[in-house]
Amino acid sequence: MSRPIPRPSKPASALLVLTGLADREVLTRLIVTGCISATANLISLVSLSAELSGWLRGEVMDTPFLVFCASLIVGYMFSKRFVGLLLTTAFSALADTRRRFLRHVTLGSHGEILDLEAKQSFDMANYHLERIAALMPNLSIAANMALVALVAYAYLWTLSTLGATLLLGAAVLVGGWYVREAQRTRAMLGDAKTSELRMLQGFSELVGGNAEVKLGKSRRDELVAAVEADIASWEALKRRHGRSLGELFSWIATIIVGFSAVFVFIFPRMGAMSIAELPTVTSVILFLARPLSKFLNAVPDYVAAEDAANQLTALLAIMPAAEYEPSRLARAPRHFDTIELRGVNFAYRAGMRPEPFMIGPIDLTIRSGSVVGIVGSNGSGKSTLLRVIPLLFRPDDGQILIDGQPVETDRIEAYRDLFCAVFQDHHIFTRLPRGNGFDDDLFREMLAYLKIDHLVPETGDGLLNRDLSKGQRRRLALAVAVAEGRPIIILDEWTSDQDAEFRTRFANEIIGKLQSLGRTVIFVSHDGDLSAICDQTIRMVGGRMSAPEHNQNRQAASAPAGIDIIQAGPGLRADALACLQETE
Ligand SMILES: Nc1ncnc2c1ncn2[C@@H]1O[C@H](COP(=O)(O)OP(=O)(O)OP(=O)(O)O)[C@@H](O)[C@H]1O
Repeated sequence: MSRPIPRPSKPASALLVLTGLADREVLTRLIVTGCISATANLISLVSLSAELSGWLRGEVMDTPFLVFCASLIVGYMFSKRFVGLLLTTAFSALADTRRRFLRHVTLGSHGEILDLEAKQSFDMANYHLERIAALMPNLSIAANMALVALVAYAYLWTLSTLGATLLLGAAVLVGGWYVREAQRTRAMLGDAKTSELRMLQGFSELVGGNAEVKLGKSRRDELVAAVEADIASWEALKRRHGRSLGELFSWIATIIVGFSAVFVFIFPRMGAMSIAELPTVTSVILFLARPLSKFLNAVPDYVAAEDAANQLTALLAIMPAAEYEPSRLARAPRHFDTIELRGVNFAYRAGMRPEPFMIGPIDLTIRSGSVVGIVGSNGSGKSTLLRVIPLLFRPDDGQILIDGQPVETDRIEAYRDLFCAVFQDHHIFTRLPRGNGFDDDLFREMLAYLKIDHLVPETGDGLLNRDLSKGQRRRLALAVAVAEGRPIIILDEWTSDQDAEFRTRFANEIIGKLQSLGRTVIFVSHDGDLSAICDQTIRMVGGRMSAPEHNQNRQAASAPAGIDIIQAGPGLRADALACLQETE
């Protein structure tokens, strides 16, 4: 008989889970530490109020001053430990979430990362995480205060059952009201956040498209009006939220003072409490006021943190799973003669377009040391193919083989390590990839060859995208790619931002230089006839490729097939080298 599958229970609080506080062991330690701190606080209160009532009765009590001092010190130490434990647990768990982002970004599928980037999901996730981190100190103090209030309340119960019952009634009343208000303000905060996000989006359009916005008044007016509307709605909601919170806190303060007055003025007259008991009970109530108000003040913060935790949990759920486990990677082959694409199809996932674009079937053989040119009109799928070849986009059908062996998931990282690329939207990193096998001499040589050596600091580090022109950026990216020493270089419309000199040099010299360094070159171009510089030319039309055009004459001039990668790339990364050598 099959047993029913237990349904996963939804955790009561996303915040507790995200901050690592749902862990039973941590919770137990927190409760024990908190209770010791609260009890020590209570002992100092009891000794203080006993001494006080003794003085009022004209008796000097024999309350040991040492007990008071010792409990005060113990209370201080355990409060500190409680808050410290809560914060260190929460911040470590939040840092682990950041490490999780890192893992998703590095090991998740490239396509999914691009989708998330387009939706700014990583920015949003970091934003929510930062909100939680900012609220944690207040919340941890409030949690400690809640325990102190709880123990003090238990003491009040022993002093005046009527008073404690009345206080409980008042707390339930205020608490209910508070929860209702918190729910209302939560909705308000949600609306304010939506306006805030729209406003941030508007700002980034105004900054990102600043040149266009400055030139076009009507577009600027439209964008500015939209941002202004969001600022106004954010302002109105925040003000309403602030006002209702202010009202609530004033009411709570009034209720606490009014409640103390009932004890002082009414109870002794009713005979519900003796004059002798009055100072003790009043001091407990006054003592309770501080932790209670601290606790209540933190409720909106808790609501905001819980909201951020829910949003962050939802974003974590859509983060891409790891494509492979790095520790289980098999080794790549030492040499490659050919890379083959057999019956490869790839389709983008459904997005805004009614029909997602697809390429394929692609059948293609790339020989080591050869030059492959890809041509075609805009939107024909050239750049998509350039990302499929190194398996950045993984085919839906078909296979990619290296020397006749399919590249399975466990070899994907080593396979990708054969490639470096200058894509159209390439990124200039602020640091050079100096880790393994980066050839500094070749880098400087390439910079001089590409006429940008005077623009790049000796260290090569610290450049940002804006420090160079578009064409110079592409030249720098090419110099870095060559110095990295990987055997295959992918170039996507490298000449599109180049001047006449470099357009000519690309065809006449640069491709030849890369080949003389033993590199296989795969490039996309819109420039006319590539037959003179390519061993094979592929034409893309609406995602399909025409039969490759081979240039036999050129083939004879190119580097021999089956070139040894280790000789081919002067600065081949040491880790790839190690992988490659091991499988020899
Ligand atoms: N991330 C994406 N999600 C969905 N569709 C995409 C994505 N990127 C590109 N496409 C679609 O794929 C098609 C091919 O794009 P691709 O960039 O490969 O064309 P291309 O031949 O390189 O064009 P161009 O010469 O303009 O650079 C386009 O119609 C585009 O809309």
